[in-house]
Amino acid sequence: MFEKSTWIKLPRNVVVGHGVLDDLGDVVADLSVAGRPLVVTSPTPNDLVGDRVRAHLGGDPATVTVETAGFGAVERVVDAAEAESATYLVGLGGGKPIDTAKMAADRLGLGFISIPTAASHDGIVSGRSSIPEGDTRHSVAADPPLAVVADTEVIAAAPWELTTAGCADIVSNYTAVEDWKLAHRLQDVHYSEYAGELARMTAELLVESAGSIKQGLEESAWVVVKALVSSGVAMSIAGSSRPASGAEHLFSHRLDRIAPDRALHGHQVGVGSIIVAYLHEGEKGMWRNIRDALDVIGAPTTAADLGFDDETIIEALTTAHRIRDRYTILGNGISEAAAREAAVTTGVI
Ligand SMILES: NC(=O)c1ccc[n+]([C@@H]2O[C@H](COP(=O)([O-])OP(=O)(O)OC[C@H]3O[C@@H](n4cnc5c(N)ncnc54)[C@H](O)[C@@H]3O)[C@@H](O)[C@H]2O)c1
Ligand SMILES: O=P(O)(O)OC[C@@H](O)CO
Ligand SMILES: [Zn+2]
Repeated sequence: MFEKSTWIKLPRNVVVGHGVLDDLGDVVADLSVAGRPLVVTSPTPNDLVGDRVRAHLGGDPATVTVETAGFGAVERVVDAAEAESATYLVGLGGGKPIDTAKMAADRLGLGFISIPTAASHDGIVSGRSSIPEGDTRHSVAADPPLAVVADTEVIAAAPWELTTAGCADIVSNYTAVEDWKLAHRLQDVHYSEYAGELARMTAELLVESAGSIKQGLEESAWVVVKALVSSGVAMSIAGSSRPASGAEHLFSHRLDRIAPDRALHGHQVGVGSIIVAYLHEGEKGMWRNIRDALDVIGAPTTAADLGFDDETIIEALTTAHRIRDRYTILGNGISEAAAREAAVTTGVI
């Protein structure tokens, strides 16, 4: 008898476009979330649109500002939500406040609305929170947002590097899916063809349109947000971040431990993806296409672009496998010589 079952949790409303922040009241009404919201944000997004968001939400929302992601920040939000008798949460900003709000909402059993102010990462839609703790990083299952409100006017006005980071986070799906397939073949890890193909196709479409993704064009913000949504949906179908997170993410998480906040998440995974594609397929593989697409978009392709010295890149590559129990091309660790050869050949160092 067939007894498999799965829950694919997705947002109810994804509202993308010019000025849609002003539709927030309608979105809240459509969701039937009543009562008092708590806004979870970080300083810059709060300065930019915090008042506008609070005005549209109504109900005199309280605000918590988080500067670093982590279980401590989640606890602070949980405490504030209880103290303020909040009935739903709103994550406003980049990946850190959105991840924190998502996980706190899950802990509290409350709904959550995602309002990205930058197209910098694919967690805006996903049902995962990526939370660092000590030397490891947890990819925690959480309910996805009830709604996503992505105002392309706000997102297009954000620093261009945030958009290029989002592009690189999507491009990295290439190597994430290769790692997932490898883990399926070698470790019998469950692989979802739908989630894998959706993630890979999203990366492919972005690489194909790399030349038309340009600073100052709101259309570009639109293209990138749609791709981030698609990538987040792939994670929801998979029930894990596997379609969008492989060895290139382990490498980035390791860099975060070595030098927190030196470079953007998306930029680090993009450079990681160049090296990981080389490790998978060698000289003739996809790594040049990945590097060229990142280059055309204006995302970093070298250690120097990221602000890291060569030895830090080697250290991150040789220790990245310890970040979490996720089988990738890095296996139980690659040698320093192999790491150096891949980083040098791809021009990363
Ligand atoms: N849950 C997931 O599936 C998932 C996916 C990808 C990334 N992430 C996580 O998200 C985080 C990375 O996201 P991030 O790079 O957005 O980090 P972030 O939240 O720190 O934002 C980066 C910077 O952009 C600024 N910013 C945001 N919007 C702006 C705007 N409109 N104008 C000017 N500045 C603006 C922020 O103030 C911050 O300084 C990491 O912690 C990563 O692990 C999670
Ligand atoms: O599970 P992690 O590795 O944090 O990945 C989530 C996200 O960054 C994928 O783009
Ligand atoms: Zn990512």
